[in-house]
Amino acid sequence: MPIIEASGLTKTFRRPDKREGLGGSIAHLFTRRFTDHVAVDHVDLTVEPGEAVAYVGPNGAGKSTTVKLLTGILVPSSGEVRVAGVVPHRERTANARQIGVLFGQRTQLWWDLPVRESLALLRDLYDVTDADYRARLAEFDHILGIGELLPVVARKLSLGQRMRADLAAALLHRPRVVYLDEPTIGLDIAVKDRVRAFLRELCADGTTLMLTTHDLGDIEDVCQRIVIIDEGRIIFDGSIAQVKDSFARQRQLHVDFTQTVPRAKLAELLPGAEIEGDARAFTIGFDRFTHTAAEVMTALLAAGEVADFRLDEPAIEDVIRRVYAGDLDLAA
Ligand SMILES: Nc1ncnc2c1ncn2[C@@H]1O[C@H](COP(=O)(O)OP(=O)(O)OP(=O)(O)O)[C@@H](O)[C@H]1O
Repeated sequence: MPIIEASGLTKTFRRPDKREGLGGSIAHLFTRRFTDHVAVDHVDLTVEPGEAVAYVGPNGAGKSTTVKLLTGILVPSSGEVRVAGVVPHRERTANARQIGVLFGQRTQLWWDLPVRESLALLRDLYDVTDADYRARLAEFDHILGIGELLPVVARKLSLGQRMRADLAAALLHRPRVVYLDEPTIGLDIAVKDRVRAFLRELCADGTTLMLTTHDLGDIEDVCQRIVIIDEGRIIFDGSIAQVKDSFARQRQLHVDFTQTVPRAKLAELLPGAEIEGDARAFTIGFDRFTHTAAEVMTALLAAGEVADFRLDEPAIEDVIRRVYAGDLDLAA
């Protein structure tokens, strides 16, 4: 049974139309005009327990608004939403017990308190038993190394330290669904890796994750599924492999021969392929719908003795960038 269910979820914001300058402001007082802006437009989304979903899209696409609707911060203009059996904006307390939220740019730690005190307050707020609290602190220390951060006042933490402490704060009550907004922003590579490994473990234990991120490493490392939103509408919902398959037809094969091979010979064997390089080293760009990698390899073996080769998979980053830029036809 899905843990997140949204159907026809829509949020419209009413924005004042103000003309420029003082005159415009005064005129607005007398004749108020507004334009409705649909930030989230009939979103249908179901997420199963234990799934890690990347929710991505360009700036202003509607990611944060969707998460605010799912967390109950905003009330939908229309449509239905249910998370772990509750309607988030109606049953706020029940909802808060089931979800954890981490906003990379903001903290939920009390700024002037040592981390330990913030966590103790959250323990009391969520009725976490002492035994569970101790066990979770030990786990967070093991994976996120937060032991050394416990006596430190939140405002004195570095960004990476704060993010680790914030993750502990968001997960202390073992929420079933965790929303993460840019969870690794500003972290160095080593800490990023730790955080991503931790998120993978959470999922393996059945926690559902929804990540809004611009960091494509987070997506590839943590998520199996990617939902792309643009102008409030979901334009793709599928596996990461599917995105690559649907939108990234171009493959590149790098090959080294043991002896010189004429480029013309390769061109003859692989009509339509883009061939760069000369003598022994070549890069062959091909459309995987025109040639399979096996066909390309067979042609290369016919051209000469292959010393080494490497097939480059399209990076999800390039694929999404091209989707945003409108270069890739989503209907294809
Ligand atoms: N409170 C609000 N009042 C009016 N318009 C809003 C409000 N919140 C968001 N919007 C508008 O709704 C649209 C979607 O915004 P949202 O913050 O959901 O985008 P986003 O995908 O999270 O973008 P970003 O990547 O920049 O955070 C934008 O056009 C934004 O200006």
